[in-house]
Amino acid sequence: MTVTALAADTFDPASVVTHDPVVRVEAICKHYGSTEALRNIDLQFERGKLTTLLGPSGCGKTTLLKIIAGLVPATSGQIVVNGRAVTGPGPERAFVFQDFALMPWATVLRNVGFGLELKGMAAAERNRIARRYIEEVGLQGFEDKYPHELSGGMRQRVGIARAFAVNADVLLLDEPFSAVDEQNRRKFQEDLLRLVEMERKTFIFVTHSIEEAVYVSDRIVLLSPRPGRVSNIIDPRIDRTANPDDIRRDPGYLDVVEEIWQGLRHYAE
Ligand SMILES: Nc1ncnc2c1ncn2[C@@H]1O[C@H](COP(=O)(O)OP(=O)(O)OP(=O)(O)O)[C@@H](O)[C@H]1O
Repeated sequence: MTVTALAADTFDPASVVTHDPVVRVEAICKHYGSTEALRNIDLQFERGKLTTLLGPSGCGKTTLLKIIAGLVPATSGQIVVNGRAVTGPGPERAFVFQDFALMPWATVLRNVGFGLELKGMAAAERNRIARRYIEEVGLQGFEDKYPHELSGGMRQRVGIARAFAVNADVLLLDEPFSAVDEQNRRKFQEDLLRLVEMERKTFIFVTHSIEEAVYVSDRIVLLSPRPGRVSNIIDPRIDRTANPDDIRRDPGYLDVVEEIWQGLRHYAE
């Protein structure tokens, strides 16, 4: 297994340019009143790859994800998805919220199929698709349960299945595993890698965990403290066919974790 990373603070800005960008972030700036959250962000995201946004608390990770989603307007700059400028939310982008955002009155089946219901898809067809993704995330047998009958980890799986069911090109995941215990988190990370492999979509992921970022990412974008700017881009080239426990023990993996930690430690509170 080889794990390689660019040296900290020496990344080549040209490396943000990819061959087949599905999402282009162009000169994005964001102010909330007098708070400058993001400054001049340029990034590109490819199909079939998972990119993680990592950086100190308050550096604008969630803001950037929401701007890409079209949920928050940028102050300047633009987001281009599949060649079209984003003006709001769209069906080619699905957002997985930190708090799952499930409908408490609806069953797992209805929650997972909700995006398709909004599109006006007939019940038989949307239930067929919803069941497929319920199975994919390991929740078969729970179709008729309600969110309050599920653990936090299971609710998160419902949120992920819902995002996949709408067949969006771009999956935006805002700390999706933060509310689950360590054991479940590792299982999710493995599930996520499997979905990235199978689905060939563009994944943009926010996490606070350096280990998680190195484990799941094709590319890690490090943001500086507020105002968030791109401070480094790291490509941890991990052999995903290796056993997960072996990956986590591999000196190359541990070196990348250490390098990122050294870059971020002086921002830690
Ligand atoms: N709706 C808002 N109104 C005003 N300020 C906001 C709003 N949303 C975010 N901010 C501010 O913008 C900055 C970036 O916030 P954001 O949540 O995007 O950062 P983050 O990197 O995701 O943070 P964390 O790692 O703590 O989740 C912070 O200073 C935050 O207080």
